[in-house]
Amino acid sequence: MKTFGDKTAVDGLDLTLPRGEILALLGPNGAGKTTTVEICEGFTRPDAGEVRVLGLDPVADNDRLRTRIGVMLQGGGAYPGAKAKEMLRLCAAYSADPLDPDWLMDALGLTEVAGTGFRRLSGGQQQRLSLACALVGRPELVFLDEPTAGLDAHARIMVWELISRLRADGVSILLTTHLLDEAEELADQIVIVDKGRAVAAGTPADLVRQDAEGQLRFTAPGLDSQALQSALPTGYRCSLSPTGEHLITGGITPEVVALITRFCADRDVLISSLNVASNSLQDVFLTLTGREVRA
Ligand SMILES: Nc1ncnc2c1ncn2[C@@H]1O[C@H](COP(=O)(O)OP(=O)(O)OP(=O)(O)O)[C@@H](O)[C@H]1O
Repeated sequence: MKTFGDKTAVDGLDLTLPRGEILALLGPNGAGKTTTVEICEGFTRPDAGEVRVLGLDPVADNDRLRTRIGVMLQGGGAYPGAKAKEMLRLCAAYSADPLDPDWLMDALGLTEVAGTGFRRLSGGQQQRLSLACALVGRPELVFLDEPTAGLDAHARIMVWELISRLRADGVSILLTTHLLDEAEELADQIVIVDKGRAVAAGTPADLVRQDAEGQLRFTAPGLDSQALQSALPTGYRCSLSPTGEHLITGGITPEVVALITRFCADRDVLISSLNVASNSLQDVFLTLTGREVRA
């Protein structure tokens, strides 16, 4: 738990990150994600509760922890005046077995700006260099607070590939993001946080299934929508869109799909298109955290 004045930023959040996995914290602005990450990094002291990171207390054992974790620092960290590659080499010098800085610069598309000073890099380049610095020491656990915020699509894919590769190498990663596709693409486990609490947790597939009221859309010219509604089991709704598409909502099972195609076949109506869509992670997220924009 962590409060700032009368504001409770983190309120009884229980997180477990198994070794070698990626845990993504998703949540609206002000949900408490950064505060949580800073508590795990040892930058912020919790008011109550117990935190163990790699078996260590992030505050009391900070010196021991620091050599084993990777943290993305803002503003160039300790070397804001250094050139890009020099800065990465300085960070690598802290590790007994660092990654090859040239390889890392290349993997993050930074080779061309190797000789440019940190302050002269673009925002996206600075962001990628901070990521490189967090990773170069081959940490066991990496904290990435919105690692792709502000990056263009190409750079984002590079970062995703690098994160996937780290995971394959056994690195554990705690990630915060606002990008639902990023969480869906990368995370083994997602925790949706709102007002400092976990409101849902699970694999991306679990979260989408938890709220699994599916939809089936199909086009069948001439079909009587009301007659179909009466043929469907209770709990299903059938409606006809202005474009002539039939929309069925409810738990879309293979039996329901078969019932609908049978219903059409019995009336000699040919279905010209049929599509089953499950809820997206975005639907689940917005349902759980509300649709209004937070301050
Ligand atoms: N140092 C601080 N002093 C006062 N209030 C703070 C401080 N740090 C965070 N807060 C408050 O705690 C709450 C949680 O903030 P936090 O930065 O952890 O949210 P977040 O989920 O990371 O948000 P965002 O997605 O906008 O980055 C917010 O209401 C914020 O205003």
